[in-house]
Amino acid sequence: MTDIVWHQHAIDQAARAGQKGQNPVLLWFTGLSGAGKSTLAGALEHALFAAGFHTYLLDGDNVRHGLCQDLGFSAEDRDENLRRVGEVAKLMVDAGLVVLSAFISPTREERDGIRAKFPHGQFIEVHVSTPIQVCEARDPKGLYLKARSGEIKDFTGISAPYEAPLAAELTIDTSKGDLATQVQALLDYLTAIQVIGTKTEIVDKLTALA
Ligand SMILES: Nc1ncnc2c1ncn2[C@@H]1O[C@H](COP(=O)(O)OS(=O)(=O)O)[C@@H](OP(=O)(O)O)[C@H]1O
Ligand SMILES: Nc1ncnc2c1ncn2[C@@H]1O[C@H](COP(=O)(O)OP(=O)(O)O)[C@@H](O)[C@H]1O
Repeated sequence: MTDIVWHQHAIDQAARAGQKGQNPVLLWFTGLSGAGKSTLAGALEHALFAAGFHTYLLDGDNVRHGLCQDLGFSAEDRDENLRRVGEVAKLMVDAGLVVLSAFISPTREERDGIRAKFPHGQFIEVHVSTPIQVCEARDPKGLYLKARSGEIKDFTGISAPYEAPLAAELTIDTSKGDLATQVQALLDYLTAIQVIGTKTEIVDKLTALA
């Protein structure tokens, strides 16, 4: 029979991250509906996952149908939506994961509140700064049309505010350049801050994928 050794101390973030061979971070994508948050965060997650990173992407699809299904789009409900997402992301980072999130997150106060939960350097704000005219022209779900007609109330950028970040770590306008170049800019940033780069084989794989 295997001896079970009982340790009094909790397993900490460094131990969990070390077991996975990575530095955990939260990449927080913010921007208007249709700006390209989900597309960019999804493409980056695929690149990281394929290279062997342990990742998780939080977005409206997996959060607003479960954890936050009781919430709508009033300012109070968005605050609560993002507070819960921030707490979940904190637990996931604590578990040693590279976490990505894609929410409009319209106010600086909400985003800065989440940033404050993390040590310096572990919260990376990515402003997806695609102009509203481009987002409205894309209108993939027809929501801007409904917002303009008044069918949807409190729509970000039309009838509810969006406060652009003042000092995001990265700013990407998806109306310029292509997706591969934008993902490469994110990978370059992660390399520069040493989230990527502890294992040369991972760097080689990412270079091959780019
Ligand atoms: N009133 C209103 N305003 C803005 N967006 C609305 C609204 N109603 C529904 N939707 C759809 O919900 C998505 C935004 O949800 P989020 O959880 O990202 O928003 S928030 O951070 O809590 O503001 C957003 O998804 P994305 O288009 O992917 O950003 C919309 O499709
Ligand atoms: N990097 C990109 N380059 C060009 N078009 C993009 C890019 N990302 C997204 N799009 C277009 O914008 C639309 C909205 O993208 P999406 O990722 O769903 O935005 P968000 O999650 O911010 O609402 C997509 O359907 C696609 O047509």
